[in-house]
Amino acid sequence: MAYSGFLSHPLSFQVSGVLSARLPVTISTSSDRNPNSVMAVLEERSSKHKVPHVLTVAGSDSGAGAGIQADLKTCAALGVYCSTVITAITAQNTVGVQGVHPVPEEFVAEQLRSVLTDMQVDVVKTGMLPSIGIVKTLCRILKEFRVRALVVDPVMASTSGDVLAGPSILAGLWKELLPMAVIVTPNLKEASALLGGVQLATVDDMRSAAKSIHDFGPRYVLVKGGDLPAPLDAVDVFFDGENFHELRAARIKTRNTHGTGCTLASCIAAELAKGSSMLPAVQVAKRYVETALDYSKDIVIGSGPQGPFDHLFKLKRNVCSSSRRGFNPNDLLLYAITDSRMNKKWGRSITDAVKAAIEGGATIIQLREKEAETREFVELAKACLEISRSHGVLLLINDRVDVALASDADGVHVGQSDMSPRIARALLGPEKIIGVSCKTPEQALQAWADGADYIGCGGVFPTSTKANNLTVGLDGLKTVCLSSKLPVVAIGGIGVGNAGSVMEIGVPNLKGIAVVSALFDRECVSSETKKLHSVLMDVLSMPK
Ligand SMILES: Nc1ncnc2c1ncn2[C@@H]1O[C@H](COP(=O)(O)OP(=O)(O)O)[C@@H](O)[C@H]1O
Ligand SMILES: Cc1ncc(COP(=O)(O)O)c(N)n1
Ligand SMILES: [Mg+2]
Repeated sequence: MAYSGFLSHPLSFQVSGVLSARLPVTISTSSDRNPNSVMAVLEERSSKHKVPHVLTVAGSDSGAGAGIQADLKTCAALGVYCSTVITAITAQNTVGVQGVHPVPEEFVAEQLRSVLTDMQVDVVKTGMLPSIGIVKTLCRILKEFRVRALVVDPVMASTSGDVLAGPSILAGLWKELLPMAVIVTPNLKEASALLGGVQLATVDDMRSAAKSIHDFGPRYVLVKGGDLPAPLDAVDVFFDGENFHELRAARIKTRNTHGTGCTLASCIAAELAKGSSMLPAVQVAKRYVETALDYSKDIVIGSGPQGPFDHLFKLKRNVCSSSRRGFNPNDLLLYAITDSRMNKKWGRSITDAVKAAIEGGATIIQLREKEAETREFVELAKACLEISRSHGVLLLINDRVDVALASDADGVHVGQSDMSPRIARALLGPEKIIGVSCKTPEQALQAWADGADYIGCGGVFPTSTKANNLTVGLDGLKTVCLSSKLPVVAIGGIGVGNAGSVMEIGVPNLKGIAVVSALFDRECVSSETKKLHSVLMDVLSMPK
């Protein structure tokens, strides 16, 4: 029977038909309550703002590659809330498992009740269950609560071969847990253990194993082939009771595979919690593991044979990050904005232009490339970042949040009709710099409320770079500065001749000037930058 769409009618599902293929489960419905009661109001409110929620019942891995820690990272990466019931604490690293300390059954029960009586859990995912007592406790309590699905990863041993749960739990899996599961995800060794020790070495063996394990009662079975001998593809066999699907991925050559099984199962749980049906959930999970392994194949954490991988695709950014630093408002002093037309006219590449500006004293760079195709823009940004970072200068991207993300630039500068700074902040994260162009005090306040780091104010004077641009003049600049809670850089028609008059308006949060033509529509970028730099230095050294 096809099981797809079991989550597509979240309010009409039969718990006994979802959580358990075979066993009845206690149901507490809200429909038998008074619709005006506090509970009913709270339930209605929470259903409107319901966040998909996975509860993982698993062991802690001190090395944080597998277990509870992998589950938390996976759910976070997939936008699903994850609560945690810890069944055992393990002392574990990239070498192996040095110790296992099971949590007493009663305390596993207490954790389960704490979460399940308070929070609306959609999917329960199980990992390491170190004793038969814990398996039985879990099954007993699960039957008392309403959850949509149970994903069972029948963890028995770590990849290093250390025992995490002995054969004594098998009876509990066979008789109680598997019949309640919507899916069970054994690796080759676990599938073999579940079937009393049969040898599994080929994809055909995995198919027969999936069929036999299905007889224990789970709605679906996924036999994982991560341990098939290299160089075979990483093939997993999915069985829905009638049909088989082979999920095939290229085998990534890496030592960083610790936690793949936990990650795959919690990703399936997360996708189910979001409302996916089963096969698409498994496909997303498979792709997630493959992509994360590929991204993390070269990272080095620990000295043993089994490294963790990066669930959040962020760790590599900070490898060798010695040249990175945070934003300081004084960085705005001499703000150079590139212009491909001008640089082309003078026969130089953007990278040469950026290098010359930095050597002349530019304190921050913004790449403003209106004509570049996206791929070219990303490559250009990466090349310029190499130069700017080696000089300790920050580099921002004009308008294009996607290019900033792809190149890992230091931030973006957006205009009033570009992406809202609030959305840009959500995409870029807290450490990236966001600047916003503002002409009025209202816009300046809004930029601050939206989480920007600085504002650009102008055009102060008329300029050829932006046709028909409304100018604010020195008075307008002063008004905006006085009302801005953020540091300000002045822009528009500024050069060696008038930079002094701009900086002398006497407002402390005016931190610098931004220039395009005054640097790049000139024959020698570095000497123009030097001239401008010395004008600014003269102003800064004047008594206030
Ligand atoms: N080197 C690899 N390259 C690509 N996928 C892999 C690799 N190793 C494991 N996988 C995948 O990771 C998932 C977890 O499988 P596996 O490692 O067999 O489980 P476990 O961690 O429980 O032993 C499966 O989808 C498997 O195909
Ligand atoms: C606490 C704990 N749980 C599970 C695993 C399995 O790890 P893998 O996902 O690599 O099979 C582990 N090593 N430790
Ligand atoms: Mg493994």
